[in-house]
Amino acid sequence: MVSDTTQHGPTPNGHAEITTRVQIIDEDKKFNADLSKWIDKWGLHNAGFDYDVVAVFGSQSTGKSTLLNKLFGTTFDVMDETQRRQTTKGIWMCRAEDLPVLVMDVEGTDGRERGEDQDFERKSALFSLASSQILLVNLWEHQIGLYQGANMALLKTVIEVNLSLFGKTDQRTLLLFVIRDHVGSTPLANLSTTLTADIERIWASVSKPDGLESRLLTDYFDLSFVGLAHKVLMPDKFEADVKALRAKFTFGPNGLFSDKYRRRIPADGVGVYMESIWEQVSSNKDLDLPTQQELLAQFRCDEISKAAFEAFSSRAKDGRRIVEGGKVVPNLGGMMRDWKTEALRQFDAEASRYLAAVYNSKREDLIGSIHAYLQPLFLAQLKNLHKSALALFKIRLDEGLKKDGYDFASVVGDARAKAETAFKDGAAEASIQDADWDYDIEFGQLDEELTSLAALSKSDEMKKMVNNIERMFKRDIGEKVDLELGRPGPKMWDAVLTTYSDALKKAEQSYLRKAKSFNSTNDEDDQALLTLRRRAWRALKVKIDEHTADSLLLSKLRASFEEKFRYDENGVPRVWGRNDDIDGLFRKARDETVDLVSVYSSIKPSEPSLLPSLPSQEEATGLDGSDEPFDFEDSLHILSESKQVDITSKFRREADAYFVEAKRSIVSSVAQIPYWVYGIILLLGWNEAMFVLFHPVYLFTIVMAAAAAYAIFQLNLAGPLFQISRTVSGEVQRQMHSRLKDYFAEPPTTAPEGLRQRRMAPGMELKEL
Ligand SMILES: Nc1nc2c(ncn2[C@@H]2O[C@H](COP(=O)(O)OP(=O)(O)OP(=O)(O)O)[C@@H](O)[C@H]2O)c(=O)[nH]1
Repeated sequence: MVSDTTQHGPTPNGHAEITTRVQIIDEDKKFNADLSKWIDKWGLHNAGFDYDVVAVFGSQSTGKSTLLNKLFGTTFDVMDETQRRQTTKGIWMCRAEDLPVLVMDVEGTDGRERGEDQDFERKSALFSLASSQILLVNLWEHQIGLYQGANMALLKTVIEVNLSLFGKTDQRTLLLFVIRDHVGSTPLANLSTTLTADIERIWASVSKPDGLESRLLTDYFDLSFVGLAHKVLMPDKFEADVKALRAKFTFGPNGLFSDKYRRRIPADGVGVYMESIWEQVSSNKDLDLPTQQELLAQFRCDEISKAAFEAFSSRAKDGRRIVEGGKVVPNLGGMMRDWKTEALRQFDAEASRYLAAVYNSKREDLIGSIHAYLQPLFLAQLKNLHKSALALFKIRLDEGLKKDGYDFASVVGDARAKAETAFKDGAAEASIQDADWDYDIEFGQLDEELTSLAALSKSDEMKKMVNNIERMFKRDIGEKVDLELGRPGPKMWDAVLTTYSDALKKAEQSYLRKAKSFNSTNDEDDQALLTLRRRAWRALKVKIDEHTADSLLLSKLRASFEEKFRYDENGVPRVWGRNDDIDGLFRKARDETVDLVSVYSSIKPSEPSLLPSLPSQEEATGLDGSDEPFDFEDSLHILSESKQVDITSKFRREADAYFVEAKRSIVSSVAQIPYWVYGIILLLGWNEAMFVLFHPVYLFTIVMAAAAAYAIFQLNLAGPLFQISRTVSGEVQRQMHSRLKDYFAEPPTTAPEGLRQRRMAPGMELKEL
C-alpha cells in the first residue's frame, strides 16, 4: 500500500515499487516509520554494505529533482514550469532505478515559505551528512563567487555540521558541486577554483573544536565539480552532460562511489538508523554517531536474533514433542546441532555487519537462549536413555541367565557394559559442543540403579541356587534317614546325624563351587551357608517328625515288639506251647520296646560332637532374612513327656492284646472236640439217615432238588430267579392290598331294599346298577 507520503513514479520498466518515492521526513519534521519496510520493498534489505546513499542540496527550484530523476531514474516531483512554486517539502527518498543507491531529495535551503523554521536547513544537513556518502551541491553558475549568497550559508552549515559529526574521525564525504546552466564562457576549472577558494575561506572562518584546529578541509571532504549545460537553451548538451555524469556513479578508480565514503550502516538497519538520527537531530540533542551506531547495532542485533530464534524454535518444536513423548529420539544431537547452526547462520548473515562488540555479545546471548531451549530436550533424552538402558540391561541379563552353565558375574558384567555404553553413546550424541552440559549425575544414577538391579538379581539367583542345593540335600538324605529311623537303637541318632553331616558337607561344597561365579563376598557366603545349614536341619527335622508321628511311631513299636515277641532269635514265628515262658518273653519284649519311646523322644547321639552347631534366629539371620523362627536346642526335642506317656500306654494296650492272643492260641489248641463225640452222633442218628436214603420219594426229591440247584448255579439263574420271585410276591402283595381297600371303602351290597329306595329322589326311576 502506498501512503500519502509515497507516490509511484512512472513504471516504464515495470517495477513500480522499486521506483516509488517516499517522503521520509514530512513538512512537520515527522519521520516516516515505514522506511525500513520501503528499504525491503526496494530490494535492499539484504544488500549489507553494498549500497550507497546520495543526497542533493541546493537552493529551491534549481532543478535538483530534475537532475536526480535523470541521473538515477528516480521519480521525484518536478516543479510545474507554469506555476513556478516549491515542490519538494521535507526530505524524500527513492531508490535508483538500476543501482543499489538510495537517493535523497532535500528541501531547498532558502525555502521562503518556511519562515520561522530556519533551522531545518541545519537539521537536514546533519541528517544527510550522517547518512550519505555523496552530497550533490546544486547551484547556478551565475551564483558562483557571490560570497553572501544562500549557497555560501549552506556550505558553512555543511562544514560545521560535518565537524561536529566526524571531527575526530577519518570519515570522508564527497562534495559534488553540480554547476547548472553552465554556459561555458567561464571554464569549469575557473569555476572550481573560485568555489574551492570560497569553501576554504568558509573552513578558515568556522571555529574548530579543541584539538582539531590544525585539521584541513581536505581531511574531511573530497571536492568534485561538474557543469551541466542549460536545460532549456541547450537541451542536447544538457542531456549529454547528464549522461556523462551518470556514467561516473560507479565503483572503481574512475567512479564516484568508494568505500571510503561509506557510513558502514548495514542496509537492513538504515531505516532504524535514520529514524534514530532524526530523533536526535530534531530534538536538538548532540548527535554522537558512534553511540548511534552502537544503539543501532544493539537494536538490530536484537531484532535479527529474535527472528533467528523464532525460526529456530519453530523448527525445534517437533523434536521437542517427540522427545517429551518418552522415547529415545535417534540422532537428536544431530538435529539440535543443525537447528543451532541454522539459527546462527541466519543471525550471522545480518548481524555480523554491525559493531563487532555488540554482534559478539548478542551472538553469545542467542547461543545461550538456544542452549536454554535445547537443554530440556537433552535432559528428556537422558531420561529416555536411562529407561532404555535399564530395559536393555534386563533383557541381556535374562538372556544370559537362561543359558546353561552361565557365569553370573560375566553375564552381569556384559549386560551392564552394554547398558552403560548405550547410555553414554546416546548422551554423547545428544550433547552440544560448548553447551556446557554434562551427564555425570545421570550416569551416576544409572550406575546406582544397575548396581541395585544386579544385586537383586544376584540375590534371586543365589536363592535359587540354595534352593536347588537344598533339594539335592533332601534327595541325598531321603532313603538313608528313612532306613536309619526304621532301625531304632542306641546308635540310631549317630547314624542319622552322620548321614546329615555328610550330605550337608556335599551341599556346602556344591554351594562354594557355584558361588565363585557370583563374585559373592564372604559375608554373602556366610549368610547363604547359614541358610543352607538351617534349611538342611529343618529338612531332617521334617523327616524325623514324619517318622515320629503317632501312628507311624506306634507301628514301629509294634513291629519291634512283634519281632521280639512273636519271632524267635532265628526270626522264625513262634507257635506257643504249654511249656513256653510266655509271661517272661512278653515282659522282656514289652519293656525293651517301651525303652524305644525315649530313644525317639529326642535327638541324642552317643557322641555330642555329632550334633551340628547352629546359631538361633536372634543371633544371625539367613540369606533371605525371612526365615521362620529357628531354635536349634528346641528342635532337638521330638516327643513331649505327655506324648511319650500317651504313646507308651497305647503301645502297652496293643502289646497286652498280643499277649492275650498268645495265651488263647494255647487254649484253642487244647480245647478240641473229642473223637468219641463223633461216634455217639453217628450211633444216635443211624436209623433216620437210613430211612431217608432208602425211601424212594425222599431220595428222588433230594436228587431233583440237588439237580435243579446245580442247573440254576451253572446257568447263573440265581439272580433272575430271585428277582422274579421278588416281583411276583410284590404283585401279590399289591393285589391283596387293593382288594382289601375296595372292600372296606364300598358299602355292603346287601342293604335292605326299602333303605335303597328311600335314598333316591322322588320321581326318579330305579335303575339296576
Ligand atoms: N534553467 C534551467 N531550468 C531547469 C533546469 N533543470 C530543471 N529546470 C527547471 O527548473 C524548474 C525546477 O525544477 P525542479 O527540478 O523541480 O527543481 P527543484 O530544485 O527540485 O525544486 P524544489 O524541489 O521545488 O526546490 C523546473 O521547471 C525545471 O524544468 C536547468 O538545468 N536549467
